[in-house]
Amino acid sequence: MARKGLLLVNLGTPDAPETGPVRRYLREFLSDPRVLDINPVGRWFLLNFAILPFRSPKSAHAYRTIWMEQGSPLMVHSTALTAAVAGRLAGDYEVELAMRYGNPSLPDAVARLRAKGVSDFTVLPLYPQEAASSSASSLARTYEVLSEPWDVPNVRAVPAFHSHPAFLDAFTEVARPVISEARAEHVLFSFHGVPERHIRKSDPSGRHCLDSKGCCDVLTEANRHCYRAQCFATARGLASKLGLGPEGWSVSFQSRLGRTPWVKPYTDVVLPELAARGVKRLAVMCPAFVADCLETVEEVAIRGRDQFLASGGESLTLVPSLNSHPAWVDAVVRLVRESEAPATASPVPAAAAPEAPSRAG
Ligand SMILES: C=CC1=C(C)c2cc3[nH]c(cc4nc(cc5[nH]c(cc1n2)c(C)c5CCC(=O)O)C(CCC(=O)O)=C4C)c(C)c3C=C
Ligand SMILES: [Fe+2]
Ligand SMILES: [Fe+2]
Repeated sequence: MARKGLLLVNLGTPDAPETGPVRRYLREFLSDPRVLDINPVGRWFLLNFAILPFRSPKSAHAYRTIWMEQGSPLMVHSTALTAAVAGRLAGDYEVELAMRYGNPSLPDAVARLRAKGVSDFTVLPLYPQEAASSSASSLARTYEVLSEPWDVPNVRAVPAFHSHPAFLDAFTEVARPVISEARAEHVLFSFHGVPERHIRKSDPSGRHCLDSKGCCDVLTEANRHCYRAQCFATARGLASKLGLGPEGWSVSFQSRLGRTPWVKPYTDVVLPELAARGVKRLAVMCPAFVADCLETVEEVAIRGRDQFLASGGESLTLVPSLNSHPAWVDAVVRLVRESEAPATASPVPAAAAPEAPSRAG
């Protein structure tokens, strides 16, 4: 029997909160044509003369504000999740964590699985919603690495889980006590943004996404791969499970980079608007991330809170991410199990198969 391997793939994070390691990480990340989708020469100039020299020291400083004793939060939580999932799937799957950029690299993680005899791979991109710059890039690189040898193994990808009940239930379980303790009057679901151009490029019809005001308000066959529509679907699912009324929640998009338009509304525009509307106690959930990271702990819980308080709000509480919460470990195990192909007939022709003992005995 082929040995099974599970690759949990997240985005990646620098090895240390210093300018050099952050610069190396950003160079790899932003050289990806699915992230900065401009012509290669333009990308090289933009990276080397406009982005890396200024962003690397600034981001290194931001990472220092959130760095944990054991490392970057994204790495610490992803490692803990991997250990817990490996424990649950022991004897059935070998489990490895891989990062799309930085360490542990995809080639190293795949090599470790191969060394354990794995020839049947399941890949779980750790992003609830699909975006070219996250899940598609992670899958494309995984397929590339897995198909380097002469023989290509069996590979299965776990689909995006933006509306999966196990994911929504796990986040609800994490969020409910936090929202209640904070006595939050409103919950903001703040998702990582992407450039609008990326949304249009992912729309096979070329005429659906972002063409009309409510185009992402329902998830249909036509827009089922739209990142923004999947984010709204996640927010609706969580709001419903948390019992929030229509005025009790809203959606925004954070972390934009550059001057081109990104998906709206922007978190740093919505935060002062909520304060101006009279919201005093705000809870923020970031359900595009399954682990706390720079974008949740620094961008939302530090900078977002400062902005909300300066605009007249009284408290901003970040709902922690799923990290390695037991309900999330259960959900990951369920996602993997559900992705397993249904049992099929043996590929070995009956005549060539070793003789089976007769049932009648
Ligand atoms: C949730 C999935 C993510 C999508 C989609 C995504 C798109 C995207 N990101 C950038 C630029 C940056 N993102 C950065 C950090 C970062 N991004 C994600 C996830 C998605 N990004 C995560 C989990 C993290 C945190 C990593 C960590 O170490 O904690 C950064 C680096 C930090 C910084 O300097 O701000 C950049 C840059 C673009 C351009 C993009 C889509 C085109
Ligand atoms: Fe990002
Ligand atoms: Fe859309």
